[in-house]
Amino acid sequence: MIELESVAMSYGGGELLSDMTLRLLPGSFHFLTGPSGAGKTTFLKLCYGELMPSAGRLTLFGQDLRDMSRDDIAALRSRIGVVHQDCQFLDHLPLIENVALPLTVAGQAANTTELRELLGWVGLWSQRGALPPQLSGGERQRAALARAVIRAPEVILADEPTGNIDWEMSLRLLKLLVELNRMGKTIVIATHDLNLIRTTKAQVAARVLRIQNRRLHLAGADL
Ligand SMILES: Nc1ncnc2c1ncn2[C@@H]1O[C@H](COP(=O)(O)OP(=O)(O)OP(=O)(O)O)[C@@H](O)[C@H]1O
Repeated sequence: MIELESVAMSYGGGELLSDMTLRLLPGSFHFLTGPSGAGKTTFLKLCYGELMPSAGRLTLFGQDLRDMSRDDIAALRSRIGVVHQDCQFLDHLPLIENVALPLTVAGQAANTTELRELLGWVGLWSQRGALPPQLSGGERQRAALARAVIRAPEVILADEPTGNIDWEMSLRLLKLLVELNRMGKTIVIATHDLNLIRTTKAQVAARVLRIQNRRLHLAGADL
């Protein structure tokens, strides 16, 4: 699905990430860890075509990123759902419209039954009319997850989805991600939270990627 061959990334200075080789297989579950500033967000941005590698080959669903047009990359947005670190909602729109936004932007109509099911799944149907600033951190994260999956992507990339929420809410969010994985979705979660990783590993065959000293390491196995 997502394949990196000797990929490097630089923002203009020296290389932030070097020589990364990895295949993210369908249905896999990975955590991405590493010190603050190591490049986790940058790695995720590469994986959804937001950034172009400065060296190496990055293949998304069998297509080399270098050969993809803007339209091809836009089409990726339906196959890769992203939960951003800061959620990025439009504060003047109610939650339900924020969640449906990826469909609206793509010119597709939201199916009311599906929206109801989706918001029910994340436990936010009763808050569908609330504006984002009225939501708690955990509610915002669940809304962000609902928005990321509304176009039924095959891959979900989540950047510190439990960063600002308490343990109980983190577990609730994690349960949703585990459910998505059991439905066959490929999941990558950037996190600092080792307890979260330990808890998840008891539930699914999650593997841990670590970025350290510019390199990507797969804990406990060869890349
Ligand atoms: N657009 C950019 N231009 C230049 N430098 C950038 C840009 N985006 C990120 N960086 C730098 O790249 C480095 C890695 O940033 P990144 O956000 O990928 O790290 P991270 O591992 O996700 O960090 P954290 O855990 O703190 O969120 C940082 O030093 C950051 O300042």
